[in-house]
Amino acid sequence: MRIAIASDHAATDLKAELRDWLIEQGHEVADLGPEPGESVDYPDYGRKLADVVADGTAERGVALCGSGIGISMAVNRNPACRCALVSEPLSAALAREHNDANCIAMGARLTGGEMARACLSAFLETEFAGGRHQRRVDKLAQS
Ligand SMILES: O=C(CO)[C@H](O)[C@H](O)[C@H](O)COP(=O)(O)O
Repeated sequence: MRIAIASDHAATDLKAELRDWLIEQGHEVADLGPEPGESVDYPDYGRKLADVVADGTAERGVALCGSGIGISMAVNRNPACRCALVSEPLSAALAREHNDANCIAMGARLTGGEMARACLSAFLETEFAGGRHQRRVDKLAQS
């Protein structure tokens, strides 16, 4: 799968860990930055991530910041993105099954690497259920 990943300065270590792990799993990964060391603003990187998901360059987006809150808000400013902030795998699976989420957000200061990988696995492996959920997702696009 084509996956883009972006963070702010609070999550560059987790970003590198998840990027390398995704590549090991056979995914094509675009790391949109930032490099470690610079203090950056999550809206800038959330926008970059949203842009490549919205134009189809990436099929899925992974958004990381200290809490995951700010960057998830930034990604969700783009109407083509449905970004779910999660901290455990059931929510990650439900975000796909019920919400057809195309982006996942996590907080590097709150969620460790092992849990983040479990969330990401659930997010990537779960299919959208469609049916009644499709109607609701369609309404999100209209609001
Ligand atoms: O956006 C956030 C909170 O909603 C993220 O956690 C940021 O990473 C955090 O605000 C960055 O804080 P810092 O004190 O500038 O490192």
